[in-house]
Amino acid sequence: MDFSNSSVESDTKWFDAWLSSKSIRPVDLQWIHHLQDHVSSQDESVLLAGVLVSAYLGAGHTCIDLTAVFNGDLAGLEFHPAPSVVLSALDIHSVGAWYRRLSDSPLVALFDGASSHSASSASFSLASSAPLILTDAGLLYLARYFSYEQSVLSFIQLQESKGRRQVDGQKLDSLFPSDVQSSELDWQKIAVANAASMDFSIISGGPGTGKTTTVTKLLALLVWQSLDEAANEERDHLTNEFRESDARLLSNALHKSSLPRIALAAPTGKAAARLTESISGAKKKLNIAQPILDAIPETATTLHRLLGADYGRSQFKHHKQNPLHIDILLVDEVSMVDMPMMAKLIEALPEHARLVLLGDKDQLSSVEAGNVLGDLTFGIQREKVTRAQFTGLTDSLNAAELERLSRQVIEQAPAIQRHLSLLSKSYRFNDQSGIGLLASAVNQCQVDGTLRVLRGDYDNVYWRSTDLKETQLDVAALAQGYKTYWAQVRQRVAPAELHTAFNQYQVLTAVRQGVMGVEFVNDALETYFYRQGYIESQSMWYPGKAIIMTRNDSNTGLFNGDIGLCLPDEQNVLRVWFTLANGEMKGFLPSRITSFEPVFAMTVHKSQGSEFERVTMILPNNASPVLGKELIYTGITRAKHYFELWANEFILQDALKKRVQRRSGLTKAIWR
Ligand SMILES: Nc1ncnc2c1ncn2[C@@H]1O[C@H](COP(=O)(O)OP(=O)(O)OP(=O)(O)O)[C@@H](O)[C@H]1O
Repeated sequence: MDFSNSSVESDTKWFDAWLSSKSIRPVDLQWIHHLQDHVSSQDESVLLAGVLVSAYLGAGHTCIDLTAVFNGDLAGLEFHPAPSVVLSALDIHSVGAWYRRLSDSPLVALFDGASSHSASSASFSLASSAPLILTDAGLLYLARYFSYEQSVLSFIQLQESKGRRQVDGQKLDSLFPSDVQSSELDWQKIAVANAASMDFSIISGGPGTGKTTTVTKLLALLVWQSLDEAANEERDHLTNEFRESDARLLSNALHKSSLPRIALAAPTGKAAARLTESISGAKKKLNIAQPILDAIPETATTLHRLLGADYGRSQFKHHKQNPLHIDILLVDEVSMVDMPMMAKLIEALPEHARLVLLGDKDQLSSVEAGNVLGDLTFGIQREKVTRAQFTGLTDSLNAAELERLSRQVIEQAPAIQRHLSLLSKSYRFNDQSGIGLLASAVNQCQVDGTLRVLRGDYDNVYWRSTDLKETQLDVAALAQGYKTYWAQVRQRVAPAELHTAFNQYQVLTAVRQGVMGVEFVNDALETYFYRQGYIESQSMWYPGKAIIMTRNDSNTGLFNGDIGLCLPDEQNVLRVWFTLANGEMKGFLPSRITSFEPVFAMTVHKSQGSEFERVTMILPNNASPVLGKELIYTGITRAKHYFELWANEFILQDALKKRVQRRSGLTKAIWR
C-alpha cells in the first residue's frame, strides 16, 4: 500500500497507525481478522469496513454510514490516515466501488429495506449468517446489532398500524380538574389522553415537567377504566364522579375482574429506586378512590431483573416464547436504554400489552450502543399534535379543550408523532430559576445565553471560571459540600438517613482521566477527608466510604451504578449499605462487594437517573471528544436546588457547539 499522500510512513499499515493512536481497539482488529481467516477473504477494504463497524460500535454507534465515512464525516472519531485515504490506496475511489467490494464479500449480506419491511410482526430474524449486514442505504452493521435495530423498527411499525383505543373523557376530566375558561392547554392531560388511546407511547420532558405525575394519572385512568368495565357487570351504570359508596361495588369488581397487571421498570437500580419513590409520591397527591390507587404498584424494578437476567446465560428468562405476564409496562429513564436492551424488552412484551416509555430526550445517550429515545423522538414537534392525533382525541377532551387544541394542530407528520408527547413546562424551575434557564440555554446550544445565565445574579447557579493553565484542583472548596455528610457519619445515623445526606451533594466530572477526571478527583477528596480526620482508619473500608458498583453482580443482586455507603451495623460490624430498587435498605459485608470504585465524585455518565440537591460539575481544561451539549445538559439537570460549574470559558463554548450524534438506521426509517 502506498500512503505517500497521507501523514503516515509508507511502510506503516493503516491499522497499526490507528491502533497506536487509539482510534481503534485491538479487539476491533482481532475479530475481523479472525473472520477473514475463516473464509480466506483477503479484501482489505472489507477488513477496513469491519474494523470501523467494530470501533464505531465501541463508541456507541450501531452502524457506519459508508458515504459519511468516505466523505470524512467521522461523527467525532478521528483516524490518521483517514479511511478515504486508505481506500484510495486500495484503488477504491468512490463509495459505489467500496459498496460493490463489500457486496462481493462472503462476510457481508445485503439487506434490501424496501422489500423486507412488514408491519405484521413485532420481531425480526436474519435470514443470513454473515457477520456483517449492508443495507441498500449504505449502512454497514454487525449482524447482531442490525437484528436488534430491525426488531425495534418492526415493533414501531406494528404499533403505527394499530387503531386507537377508547378513552373515557369524563374520567380523564376528573383526573385533571381544569378551568374550562383557561386559555392554556394542559399538555399533561393531552399526554394522558393520547397515551391512553395507544398501546405504545413515549412521554418525554425535561426535569420536573411532571412526567411521573402524568404517568401516574395515566395508570390511574387505565385502572379506573378496567375496574369500571368489570363493575358494569355488577350494575348497569357507574357514575363517573367517583364516590365513597362506589368503593364497595368496586372492591367486588376488584375480585372478579382481571385488573391490569402493571410493571414499573428503569435501566438501573438507582433509577428504579427513584421511580419507586416518585410514583409513591405522585400517588399520594392523587385524589382518587383507594381501590384505584391500590392497583397502581409503587415498586419499580430494573430492566434486567424484570426480564429475568440469568448471569450464567446470555438470554433473559423472558423473551418471545416466554413473554412477561403483564398488561402495562412503564419504563422510566429511557434515554439510558441501549439498542440491545430495547430489542430484548420489546421481544419479551406480550402482544396485547401496553408500553409507556418515559424519559428526557435531550439527555446523554445510553452507555452502550444506540440512542433509542433520541432516534424515536428525533423530529418531535414541541407542543403540537398531528391532524390524526387530534381526531383521535375528540372523544376524550371537552369542547373547550378541543377548540384550544385545534390551534396547535399540524397537518402532516410521520406516523410516530402520534405516539409522542412532549412536556416542556417545568414545575420545578420557574422562569426566574438560574438552573432552569441554564439548562434551557445549554439544551438549545445558545452560547451567549448560557454565558449570560452563568454571569447573571442567580442564587442557585455559580460559575467558577477556570484558567486553561490551571493544574491544581481546589479540593478544599470541593470538599465543603460533604460537611453535613461527614457529620452524619460521625453521629452514626441510620443507613437510610446517611443515603439522604449523601444525595444532598455530588461532584460530577465530564471525564475519567486527568486532574479534572473522576479518578484524580476521588483520590484527592479521599486524601483530603483523611487529612481532615473525617476518615478514621487507614483500612480500605471505613465508616463513610462511598462506592459505586461498576458491574451487575448476581451474588449480591446489586447493579452497575448502585451506590453503597459504609457504616457499622448494630453489632458494630462494618457493612456497605445500598438502597434496593424497591426502596429497601440492605447492608453487605465489604468482602462481598466486588467491582466498584469510589464515588465522592462520579462521571456525568454515571449520574444519569440520579438527582442531587446540590451539584458541582467540573469540566477538563482541555478539549475532549466526550464533551458535548448533551453531557453538560445532563450534568446541570442532576441538580435540584443548586448548581456550580467549574469550567474554562473556551472549553465550555466549544462543548456547546458540539452535538454528539450516534449513527443508526432507526431515525431515517421512522422519520422518513
Ligand atoms: N400540573 C402540575 N401542577 C402543579 N405541580 C405539578 C404538576 N405536575 C407536576 N407537578 C409537581 O412538580 C414536581 C415534579 O413533578 P414530577 O416528579 O412528576 O416530574 P418529573 O418530570 O417526573 O421529574 P424528574 O425530572 O424528577 O423525573 C412534583 O412536585 C409534582 O408534584
